[in-house]
Amino acid sequence: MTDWTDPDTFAQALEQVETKEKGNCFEDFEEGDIIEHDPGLTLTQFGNEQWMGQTLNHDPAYWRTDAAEARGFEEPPVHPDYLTAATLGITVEDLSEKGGYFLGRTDVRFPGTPVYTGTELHVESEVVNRATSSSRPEYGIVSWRTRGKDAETGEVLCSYERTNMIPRRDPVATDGSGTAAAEEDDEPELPEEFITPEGGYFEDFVAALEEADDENAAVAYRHERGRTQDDVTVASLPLATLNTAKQHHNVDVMSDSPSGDIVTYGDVTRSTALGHARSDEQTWREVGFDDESFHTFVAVGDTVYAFTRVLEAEDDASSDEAGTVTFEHIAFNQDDEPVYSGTRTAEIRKRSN
Ligand SMILES: CC(C)(COP(=O)(O)OP(=O)(O)OC[C@H]1O[C@@H](n2cnc3c(N)ncnc32)[C@H](O)[C@@H]1OP(=O)(O)O)[C@@H](O)C(=O)NCCC(=O)NCCSC(=O)C[C@H](O)C(=O)O
Repeated sequence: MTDWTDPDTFAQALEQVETKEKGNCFEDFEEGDIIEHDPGLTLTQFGNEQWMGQTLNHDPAYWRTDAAEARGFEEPPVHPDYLTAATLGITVEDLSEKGGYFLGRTDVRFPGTPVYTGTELHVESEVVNRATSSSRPEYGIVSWRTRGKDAETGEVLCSYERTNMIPRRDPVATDGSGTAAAEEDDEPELPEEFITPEGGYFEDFVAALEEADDENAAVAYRHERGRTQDDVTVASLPLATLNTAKQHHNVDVMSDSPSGDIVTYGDVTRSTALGHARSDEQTWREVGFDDESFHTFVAVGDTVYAFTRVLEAEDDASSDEAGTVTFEHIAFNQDDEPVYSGTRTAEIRKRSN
């Protein structure tokens, strides 16, 4: 009788059988398709705290009841970064498990927040755009509008539009115009002076912007903290959001990819950088995120740092205790290479209250 576990026999069998594939290719997506994602996730206190702890999001309002109540929450809520990452994680099996790159995301909003632990998440996506990549014939570029809903009430808790490169089944001929355009580099134009706000309250950002307005200056500074990526941040955190992208947990497959190794989930990279930035401000509420881009890979051993530019401040918020500030945050690695950038609008506490 044939011993199927004999290494030579098994190698032959493996060569001849079909692989039951996971995920979808570019050709499988049509504009207007609605995809109901089967996986679901209960937003637990453990999941929330594991995410926040590992990404250095240590704002007490998300950890302690008295601090939560002082900020108008009933109890420590689910952190918006964990909610965003969990909403995306659930979609990966259908949208991006095949591989490819998470390029960016915009219009990240939280219409149903605050969200409390114990909420069950049900997620759906709509294909809003599919395009040929002019630089990479083996990929297409797909954008989806995704909505993470309270499974019980149907209320939308988190919504955004995300764009990925998705492998094609059949590569196409391209004109390479994307590559040519990328080579046209503008001369960098930096201001003469960089101003750092004195503190982390709304008034500090207003004062710094006013000072910058009088001069050829920008309100821009770096944050001291860094977080070196390890097995927990690279493999465990995405799996805890049901993110099945092989980029984060299959070293065997990834050894043969451009990064040569598993890479950090984009949401871990950005949340870590945002955690560094938030540790230097008095956050009241997160409002939204736009124009997020992932510029290069982050892998085990890389360290994620953060840089902030303050764009505007407006004395208008959901509470008299805060004003609204728009930031550009740039995450960068130990070689000072930008790995993520995006704008963030957040309500920031006023000092006078
Ligand atoms: C992906 C890269 C390797 C590409 O780099 P580069 O070769 O320099 O090309 P371009 O920057 O010109 O971009 C290539 C094409 O993609 C389009 N693009 C780029 N960004 C966006 C965006 N935000 N929205 C829409 N389209 C975008 C460009 O226009 C180009 O188009 P074309 O010319 O027609 O081809 C490099 O950027 C890279 O390595 N990025 C890092 C990717 C990454 O690490 N992402 C996070 C980790 S992976 C992940 O989290 C997966 C996740 O779990 C999931 O499942 O989504």
